[in-house]
Amino acid sequence: MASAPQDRPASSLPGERGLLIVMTGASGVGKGTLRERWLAGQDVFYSTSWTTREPRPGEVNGRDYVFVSPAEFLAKAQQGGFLEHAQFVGNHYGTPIEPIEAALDRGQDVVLEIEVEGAMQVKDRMGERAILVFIMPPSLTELRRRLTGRATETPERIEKRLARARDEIQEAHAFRYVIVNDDLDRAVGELLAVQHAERAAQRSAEHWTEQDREARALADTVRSTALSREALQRVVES
Ligand SMILES: Nc1ncnc2c1ncn2[C@@H]1O[C@H](COP(=O)(O)OP(=O)(O)OP(=O)(O)O)[C@@H](O)[C@H]1O
Ligand SMILES: Nc1nc2c(ncn2[C@@H]2O[C@H](COP(=O)(O)O)[C@@H](O)[C@H]2O)c(=O)[nH]1
Repeated sequence: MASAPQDRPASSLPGERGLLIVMTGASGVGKGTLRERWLAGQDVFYSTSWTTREPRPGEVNGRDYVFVSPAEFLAKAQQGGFLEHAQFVGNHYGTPIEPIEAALDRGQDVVLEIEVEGAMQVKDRMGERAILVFIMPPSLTELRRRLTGRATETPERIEKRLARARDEIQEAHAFRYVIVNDDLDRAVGELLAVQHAERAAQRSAEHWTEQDREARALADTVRSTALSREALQRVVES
């Protein structure tokens, strides 16, 4: 019996390069929450970013971020040490390039979780090699509720993040896939399908299994081309 596309994708075959999957979207939309569930049990390289922001209570240097001074960050940027980097509400964030190239070379899938400006830089730099997934909130009201509920930012910073979110959401069509994070389980299933379908796309379709075809069909439902301008506008105005 064919298994569901939500099954964990098989890892790459010998000689294959890993997939570079970039998850982007507004702060507070649930990228981190989705990523933990999506990647649980998978041998995937999650890129730990550098940032100049202060650690939050409970965050661990080297696990959640590499926390650095502005001078350290800018020095690495000048040396070309980032795949991408951007400023976000007063702080710098960047993706170190070396560990990513190494992981892709050994055939491991790589996942980045970054804001939209940085994701655009990855798209420009890596072209079709980068699989870009935009995570959409069900509404701005719900995004505000999530940011407030997380209680990691001051009210002033929440407003700044929401203002940025309005602009970021307008860019959704620039990315290959758009997944709405209303129901967590469904959204995780769609992420798994995208990963599975993109891996299958490295092989000729004549070698696809039933499971590959099911994953492709589900991934096609979340192509950004399937998102209407009206639906996107409804989110921005809600
Ligand atoms: N589908 C969902 N339904 C309800 N709440 C959710 C959902 N997904 C995430 N959340 C909640 O929203 C809040 C923000 O989620 P999370 O920290 O994962 O967002 P993020 O996009 O990673 O944020 P940032 O970009 O700032 O790191 C958390 O409190 C999380 O529990
Ligand atoms: N362009 C990049 N954006 C990044 C990176 N690492 C995280 N982020 C994004 O920044 C905002 C704010 O993060 P927070 O931890 O302060 O809430 C959020 O959208 C992150 O996804 C990165 O390396 N580059």
